[in-house]
Amino acid sequence: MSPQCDCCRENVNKLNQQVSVMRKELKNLRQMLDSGIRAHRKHMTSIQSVVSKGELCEPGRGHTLASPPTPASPQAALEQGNIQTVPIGYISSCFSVKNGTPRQPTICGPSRAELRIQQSVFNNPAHALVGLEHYSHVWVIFLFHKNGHLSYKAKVKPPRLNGQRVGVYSTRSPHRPNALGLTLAKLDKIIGDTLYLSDIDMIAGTPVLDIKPYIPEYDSPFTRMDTDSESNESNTDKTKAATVSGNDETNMLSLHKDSESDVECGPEDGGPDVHDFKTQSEPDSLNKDSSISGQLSMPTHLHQVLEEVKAYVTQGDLCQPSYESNNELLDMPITKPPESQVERPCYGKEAYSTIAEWIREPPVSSLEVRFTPQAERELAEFLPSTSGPPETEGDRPRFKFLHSSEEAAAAIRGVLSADPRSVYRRTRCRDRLFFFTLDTADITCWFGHGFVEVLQLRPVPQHIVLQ
Ligand SMILES: C[S@@+](CC[C@H](N)C(=O)[O-])C[C@H]1O[C@@H](n2cnc3c(N)ncnc32)[C@H](O)[C@@H]1O
Repeated sequence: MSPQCDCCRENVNKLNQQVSVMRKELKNLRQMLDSGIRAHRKHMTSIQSVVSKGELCEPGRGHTLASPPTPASPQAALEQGNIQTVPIGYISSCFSVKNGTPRQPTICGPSRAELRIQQSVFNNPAHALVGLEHYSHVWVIFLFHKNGHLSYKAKVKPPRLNGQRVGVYSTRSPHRPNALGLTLAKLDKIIGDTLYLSDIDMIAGTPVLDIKPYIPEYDSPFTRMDTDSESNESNTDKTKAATVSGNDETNMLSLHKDSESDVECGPEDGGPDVHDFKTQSEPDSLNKDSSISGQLSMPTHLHQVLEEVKAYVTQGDLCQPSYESNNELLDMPITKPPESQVERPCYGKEAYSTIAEWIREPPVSSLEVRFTPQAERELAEFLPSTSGPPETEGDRPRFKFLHSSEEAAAAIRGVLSADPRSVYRRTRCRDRLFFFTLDTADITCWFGHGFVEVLQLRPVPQHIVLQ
């Protein structure tokens, strides 16, 4: 119904005009809002890609691995290899900073740590550890969270190669695209939701993403029975450099002995998978199931290997000697060599592993470690760790993780003999003093030619708390 008088009509017209102006404004506002939302989405996508490519998240906030923008559903993300990880716990360890932390766990035996599984991951974290007490060692998968702004290169200079470059994937360098570390740690005990570890190379506060039991039958080629004969043949080819001798039981055992001695010299970057038999034979407080320990499976395995060797030797099915070894025995005309003289038959089903030569024989030699009498006295002052406070007894300092001053001395020797200095510092700097912290001790030492001397051990000031 339209208004009758002119004055009302005019008012209605004015109102209609105002309504149409307001409609236009509303439309503009909507457009602005839409473009704002689009810009915000774009911004978020670019942040996600920066996070996944570079900066690491704060501990506890999760970490995005791999770079494509996160797809909508977790399922799709997983299928694209793009997952949101949440640490299952954080390492408490006797190493507070990177400087002076062993480069591999095996070079510093008694280095100790604790890992408490977070309640935020499981309602009852202790349940997740049930059964793990049967294992002597665990793989720890963690983030190098102190890499700073994540930068990586295709080639790196491992400290033990003294400046030579190799591909990042042929090393255990922390500086790699996905900043993931892998350490084989000794599992000393489990109490409730906490794992007590030793032989570690992680600093305090390291976010742990996963742990898995170490199972030599799966993880070590020395105990594994591969069935894929092609891969075994190529393994055998690669083994030319590894001068492993013999196919009888005695020689197989000496193969393991070699691996043990590698542990003694502390391989830096190829370590974890070569020291299983030594550690398994150590007495341990754990209630271990011998049927799964690998120790008892050894004779069975050897027996099978022996049977195979016998079968092949009987068939005369050996490799051409010239491809296999320089060994004189193998340069004999290939008839049927006496069983006891067979060097390295190219039969299937036995697995080998080879490592780069520089791991065993690096261009940098290990250093002799000395303590001044003063440093020895100061070390002896430290009391062993206890399960609770106090950290001092009278005036005497106390270790938080280490069980004795002998253990501390062994750890110091392990760290220093491998020369923890960077190649740059080692070769270019005149300063020969070096400081590092182990557990609750601040350690001062200096490097000479072929040796390093510990000068001083002082308690870490009380206000600096170890995690
Ligand atoms: C060479 S890496 C080897 C780590 C592991 N065993 C591996 O092979 O992946 C060990 C070094 O990483 C450094 N490191 C340890 N924990 C770290 C962390 N949370 N963030 C960054 N660097 C760390 C220490 O300097 C230590 O000497």
